[in-house]
Amino acid sequence: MESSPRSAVIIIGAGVSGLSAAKVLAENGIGDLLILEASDRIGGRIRKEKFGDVSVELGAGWIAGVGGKEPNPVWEIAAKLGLRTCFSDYSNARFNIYDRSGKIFPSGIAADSYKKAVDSAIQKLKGVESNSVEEATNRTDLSLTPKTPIELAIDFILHDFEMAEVEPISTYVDFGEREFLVADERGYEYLLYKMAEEFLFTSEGKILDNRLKLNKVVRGLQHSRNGVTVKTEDGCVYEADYVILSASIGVLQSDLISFRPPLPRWKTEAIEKCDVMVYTKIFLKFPYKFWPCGPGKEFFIYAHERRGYYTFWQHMENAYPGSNILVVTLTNDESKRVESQSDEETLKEAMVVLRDMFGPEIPDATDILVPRWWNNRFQRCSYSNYPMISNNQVISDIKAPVGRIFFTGEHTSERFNGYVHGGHLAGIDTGKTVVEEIRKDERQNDTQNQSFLLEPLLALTLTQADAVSSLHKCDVPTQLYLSGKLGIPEAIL
Ligand SMILES: Cc1cc2nc3c(=O)[nH]c(=O)nc-3n(C[C@H](O)[C@H](O)[C@H](O)COP(=O)(O)OP(=O)(O)OC[C@H]3O[C@@H](n4cnc5c(N)ncnc54)[C@H](O)[C@@H]3O)c2cc1C
Repeated sequence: MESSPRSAVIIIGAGVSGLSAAKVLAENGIGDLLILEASDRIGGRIRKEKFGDVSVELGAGWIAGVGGKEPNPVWEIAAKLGLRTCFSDYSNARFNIYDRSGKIFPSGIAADSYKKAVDSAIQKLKGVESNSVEEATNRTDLSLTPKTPIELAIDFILHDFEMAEVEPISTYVDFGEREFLVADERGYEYLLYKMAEEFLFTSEGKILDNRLKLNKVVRGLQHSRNGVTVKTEDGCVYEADYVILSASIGVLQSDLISFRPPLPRWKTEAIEKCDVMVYTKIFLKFPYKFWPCGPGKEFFIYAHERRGYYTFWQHMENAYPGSNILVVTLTNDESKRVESQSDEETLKEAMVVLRDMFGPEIPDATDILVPRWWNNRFQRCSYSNYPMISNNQVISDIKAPVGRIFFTGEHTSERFNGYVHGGHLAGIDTGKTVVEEIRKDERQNDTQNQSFLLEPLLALTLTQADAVSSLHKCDVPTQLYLSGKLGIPEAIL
């Protein structure tokens, strides 16, 4: 059984937030930290995989929030590292809406429908009455009459809102609204390896085992005023003064980690109130490309009566020319449905959809990749999804510490939940808070030591000479006392 010395801080999870917190601690001289990661890698929801001849991003793919007044720190790190990216504007998708017979909506109508649908959907999501949207979205006779373009567009918008993290738009403007797709063989995760290299890896690139332990699934946290005991699935026990827990909101809602004493009610209620979003990118490889390319054609939409049914498509020609890869994104129920079936079934469904759009003669896909974020017990979601007009109290309760356990992760970011930069900033914030706590403890210990030393002094009425000689016996530099730093009353000295 492994037993490690007590750490100042244990960080649970090596995603962007956990690593950002660790970096802050290390930079502030708290070297006595240990990261326990459940999986066999660092990165969490930032993950690349080889597919065909290129690297595809199973999790985060875009650096979002770029081009505004304030620099997005993730964009800055990416630029410094020379991470290859390409501008990607999915709002163009509204001009490329295919119906089931492969007809593309005339762009004028599609654009007009889109605008109306966005306005109405925003009204609806804000809780403002909007009869036309109510009518359109609550229709029950779908099988009888086909949906009109406006109804299909509304479906798309609602799907789009779910996909793009429903976040108050006003908080988004600081960093800007441009989005860049990571198109680098080293993957988005390269950013994390570089961020962690100074404190997690040796100069030969080997993991520092006293700092990071992989395949350590934390199952129990026992906490008291004095510290936290962390138990892992393989029976190991670790002790720390503080814990930073960066597991996703989906994990917090599951029973993977138990707390003793249990988390207070305000905390569990806040955790339950946060919706989780499941978002799945399915990658399909083809022998050649049969879809339109060129400006404004990167994204296209399949308008189907069933909302979210293989709706949102993207080709990867801009990122990797000649890769012949299409990506289709699914959300929530559709994601869960697809995760639970075989990849062969998913491939068949996707091919029917593509043949609706592009005709029967298109070639079969030669390969498929279906990530499973929902069924991954270390994730149980793609990201947090607070309601449009979110209750700040919920977010601050999710973030608030319980005793010596501090919570971090994208879901604790008030301004950028759901994003990589949200996770990064949350980690920095939590790291700084824990550094402050440690400093407070140090000051308190100093004061306690001081009163421990002072007690005998105060009990006896000493002359200055006696006091000094008594201090010498305690092995404390007399200088410190005489300079008054520890607050010995003048009268004694
Ligand atoms: C499909 C998808 C697409 C996305 N697209 C974008 C995008 O384009 N742009 C963008 O900005 N963001 C995007 N995101 C969101 C972004 O990936 C996340 O917001 C961010 O990576 C979350 O980082 P984190 O550190 O909070 O959590 P995570 O990355 O999940 O890190 C938490 C870590 O904790 C570990 N862990 C969990 N439980 C335990 C346990 N019991 N014991 C030990 N370790 C544990 C996990 O294995 C994980 O490594 C996307 C996410 C997904 C899934």
